[in-house]
Amino acid sequence: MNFYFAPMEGLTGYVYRNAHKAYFNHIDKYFSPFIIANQSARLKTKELNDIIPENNKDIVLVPQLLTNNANDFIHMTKKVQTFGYDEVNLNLGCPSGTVVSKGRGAGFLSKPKELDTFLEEIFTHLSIKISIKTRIGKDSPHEFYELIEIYNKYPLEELIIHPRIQLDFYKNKPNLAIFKDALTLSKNPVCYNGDLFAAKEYEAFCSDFPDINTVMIGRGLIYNPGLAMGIKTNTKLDKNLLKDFHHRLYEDYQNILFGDKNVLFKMKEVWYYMIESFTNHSKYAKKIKKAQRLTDYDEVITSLFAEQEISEDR
Ligand SMILES: Cc1cc2nc3c(=O)[nH]c(=O)nc-3n(C[C@H](O)[C@H](O)[C@H](O)COP(=O)(O)O)c2cc1C
Repeated sequence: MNFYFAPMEGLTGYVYRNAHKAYFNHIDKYFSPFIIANQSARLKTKELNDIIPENNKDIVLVPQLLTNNANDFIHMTKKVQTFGYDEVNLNLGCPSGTVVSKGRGAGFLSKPKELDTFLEEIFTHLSIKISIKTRIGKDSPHEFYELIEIYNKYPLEELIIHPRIQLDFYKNKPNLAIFKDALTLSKNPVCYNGDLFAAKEYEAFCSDFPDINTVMIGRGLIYNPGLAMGIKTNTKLDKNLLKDFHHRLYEDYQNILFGDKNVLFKMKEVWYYMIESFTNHSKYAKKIKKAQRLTDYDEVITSLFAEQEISEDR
């Protein structure tokens, strides 16, 4: 099985990816959080830092672009190619209101004709590998049957399917019935993404879809950064390894961010998920959330690692 680390805005930037790669490895491809492709093909400092090769040494990274404008996609892709990348990913899944209202991300799915023209344009003008990360529709899962016919017209590097509609955001369950049809209908290689939170869910998914050879995992890897490693090596998450990973991440954020507040903001986002990997975690979760200074934070993290264990299901 190939394991891809899903792009997660605010969480899986280069600092996180480097720490993850150093301690857990076993990820075949990381995807960058989306970059908005604009007319000038100019990257914001944050976006540039996220994808420049010196910040992604030894990491297989696919930059992800968000736009519904073919020229902007083409210009930004050419810019990204100058850094040596040979694949870009198109975001057709972002459900956020501000993105969807501009007809981007999952919003683009409700304009199949425009989407087709967009793909025609980009495949005509670019020679790089292009993969797509898509939801199955904007308002209804049945939109997928028209979408797959469009995707089938183009030689995608991969079609990554998160089988929810935009309206679901991250609620409800992934629609595995539509995903099953997608596997039969797609002429392009398919990667599955959605709700693989622990080895148990992964195993159930594999027994339902034995032919799948690539999965993308997002939240499951933030809950347990060792999820892919654990599945591949049949091991449980090791508390000391998690501690080392945490300390590296924390230190790296302190080195690049200014002030306690910014560092804490980043660490709290990670802990929102990662705390679930510990036994009796509620009181620690509350203290982490409340921490205003690094000293408060250090205190709760020290006691968490000293007093609690990794939960049974990790
Ligand atoms: C906080 C957050 C940020 C996300 N950012 C992105 C993004 O930048 N690009 C993208 O394609 N998907 C993004 N996603 C969606 C994830 O990549 C993934 O498709 C989704 O979480 C479902 O997979 P999972 O169940 O394994 O987490 C984001 C999801 C979350 C929760």
